[in-house]
Amino acid sequence: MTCQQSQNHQLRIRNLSWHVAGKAILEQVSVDYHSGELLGVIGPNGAGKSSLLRCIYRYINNYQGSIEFEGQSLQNYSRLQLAQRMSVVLQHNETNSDANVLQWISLGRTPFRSWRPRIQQQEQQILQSVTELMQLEDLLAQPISKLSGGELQRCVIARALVQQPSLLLLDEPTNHLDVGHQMQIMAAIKGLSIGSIACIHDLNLAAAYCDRLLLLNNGRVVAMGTPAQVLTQENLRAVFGVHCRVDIDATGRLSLRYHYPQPGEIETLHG
Ligand SMILES: Nc1ncnc2c1ncn2[C@@H]1O[C@H](COP(=O)(O)OP(=O)(O)OP(=O)(O)O)[C@@H](O)[C@H]1O
Repeated sequence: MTCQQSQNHQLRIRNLSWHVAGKAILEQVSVDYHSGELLGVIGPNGAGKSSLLRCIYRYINNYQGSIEFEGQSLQNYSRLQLAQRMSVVLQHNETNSDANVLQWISLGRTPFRSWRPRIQQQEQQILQSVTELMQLEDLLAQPISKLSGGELQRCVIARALVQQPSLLLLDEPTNHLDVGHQMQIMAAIKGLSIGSIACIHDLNLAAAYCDRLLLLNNGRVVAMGTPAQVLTQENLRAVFGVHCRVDIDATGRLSLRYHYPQPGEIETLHG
């Protein structure tokens, strides 16, 4: 999906601050999120990435500032209305359910459940296309509790997709995935007809798939823009304390080549 250049702001965040026990976890964060784009949220551990997502899916409510979603304040949505528009993939997923993969993924349809046959048929089609997209066809009869970490992660994303949200929020969607599945998942997310906001640690993966990046540090926005605008040597050194070369090929694709410090070099890098 390409970033729509219109002023179609699905999400408008203004001066969002969230403080806990006097500590600023998020401070004056303002973001315009365009409908349909894949926005990567990057930043070091503790930067506030998950907290930002939690405010958007209303797990955190006691923030200052405003969040507008599809033209109205987030606070005006009922839980059910929100569940019908937004779905969330969290960082840590464990399940001890007795359900098999198909049964478990179909739980994503809960906000829309109906026993009318026509709707049930539509559900079957949604489930089939999502399980194909996530390459889960061979696992559908397996107990969900017996899957590997990576297989479970693909199921978690599938369950979020069968919810057919207009906005998908993902906290580290490629956790536990091997390099091939990381690429497959990111390509699948980018290919969706809906927009997504994803916290991502792997900066090369973020550069390869995201339309825009939001770089946070200490709860504040450091930069927001295209991968080339955000992933500069200066930003990477200042925020992550790493040295790297930023290469941009003829097609405009950006890749980072890190200098991996050896014992004794760490202090020099942060100096
Ligand atoms: N409920 C809470 N109470 C107190 N402090 C919190 C709470 N939630 C988050 N924090 C703190 O806020 C900071 C940001 O946490 P957050 O999980 O948003 O960071 P993150 O950028 O997602 O980090 P990571 O990359 O490690 O997942 C951390 O210092 C964390 O300890």
